[in-house]
Amino acid sequence: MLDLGEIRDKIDGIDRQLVDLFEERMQLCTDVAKYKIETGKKVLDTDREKAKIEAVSKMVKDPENVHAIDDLFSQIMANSRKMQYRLLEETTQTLREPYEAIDEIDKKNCRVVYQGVPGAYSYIAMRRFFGKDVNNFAVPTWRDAMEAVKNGEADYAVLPIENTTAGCVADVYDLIQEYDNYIIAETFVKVEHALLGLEGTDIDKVTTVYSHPQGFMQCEKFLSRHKDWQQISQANTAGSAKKVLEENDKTHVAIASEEAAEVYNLSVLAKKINDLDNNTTRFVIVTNTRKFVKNAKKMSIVFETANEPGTLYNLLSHIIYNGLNMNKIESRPIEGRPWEYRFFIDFEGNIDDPAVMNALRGIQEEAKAIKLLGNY
Ligand SMILES: C=C(O[C@@H]1C=C(C(=O)O)C=C[C@H]1O)C(=O)O
Repeated sequence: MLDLGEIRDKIDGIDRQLVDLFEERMQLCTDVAKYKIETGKKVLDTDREKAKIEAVSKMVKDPENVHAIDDLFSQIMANSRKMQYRLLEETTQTLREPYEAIDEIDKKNCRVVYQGVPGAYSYIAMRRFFGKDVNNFAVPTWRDAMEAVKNGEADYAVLPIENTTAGCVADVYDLIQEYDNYIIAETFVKVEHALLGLEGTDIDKVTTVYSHPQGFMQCEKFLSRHKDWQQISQANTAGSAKKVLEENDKTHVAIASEEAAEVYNLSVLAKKINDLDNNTTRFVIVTNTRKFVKNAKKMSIVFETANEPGTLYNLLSHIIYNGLNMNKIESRPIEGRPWEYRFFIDFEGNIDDPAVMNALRGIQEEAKAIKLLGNY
């Protein structure tokens, strides 16, 4: 029988040689990097890499090994590029565009825009983040909010970006990509619906309930105990509270936030009537300049890739290689280019961290297009 220890000794000897040769190769690649720094030549040379893969594939004796050798050399060259990007970033050839580092957002002296009406969840997010006395105004659409920030009518906009049960707010993702506005902060609001009515409403005498369709869906269990109530959909939950106030009819109630009761002078007839206890919406705060808080911990970027095998894998490898923790990926179709996608990525890190700089550099060099959406 073969001796496992003996075989492993032989493997160890080969690995020693592989490591020595790898290091020798990397040393030569640093010389290539120096040449590129001097001449301004791009790090990635796809023609050279293709030729290299073809050449090493031909050197393989056992056809069974061709695929593994291709894969191995792709990885070796990817690592060589990552090392070169680091060297380039360390020299004066950084690709980072300037930005303003601020200690914190001046929440007192600013004007904030949100989409919707007072009492809606964006309004709640805004007041919780900026304080109840914040100077603010509402607009009908998310695009209007982006425009207001772009034009400087507002310093900040508050926009819902994702919900723990419903997923991403696709339109907001697309707008953030389209506009040159930047994410400067995020805030979370737990969706907690209440049953609202005029003061003195007797639940047993209710005939009609107003809410947004999502509001009805999220309170199914509660509503199943009131099957005789007619459910009438409204454009938003806060609007249904307003309707109850205007109709001044004690048989009509609304499903909306407790804040909406405050805004529209209604009584809270039942609290937390939503089925799920952990339904939370994440909001982003955007502004029109590249301004980030100094202790920012999360990066948001968006990039486009060519629709070729392995491109997404290669781009994400820059995040993994630099030891950064990715927390989210979202893909959105690119308008006018059927079946091509943009990828929105969130990962932990600060723009001043060399690991983040190197990851961004790598993606910038190898993606079709990349945009930094914010560091917050
Ligand atoms: C080392 C170089 O840079 C990159 C890495 C390569 C490699 O490791 O062999 C090949 C081509 C380039 O994408 C080079 O241009 O030769």
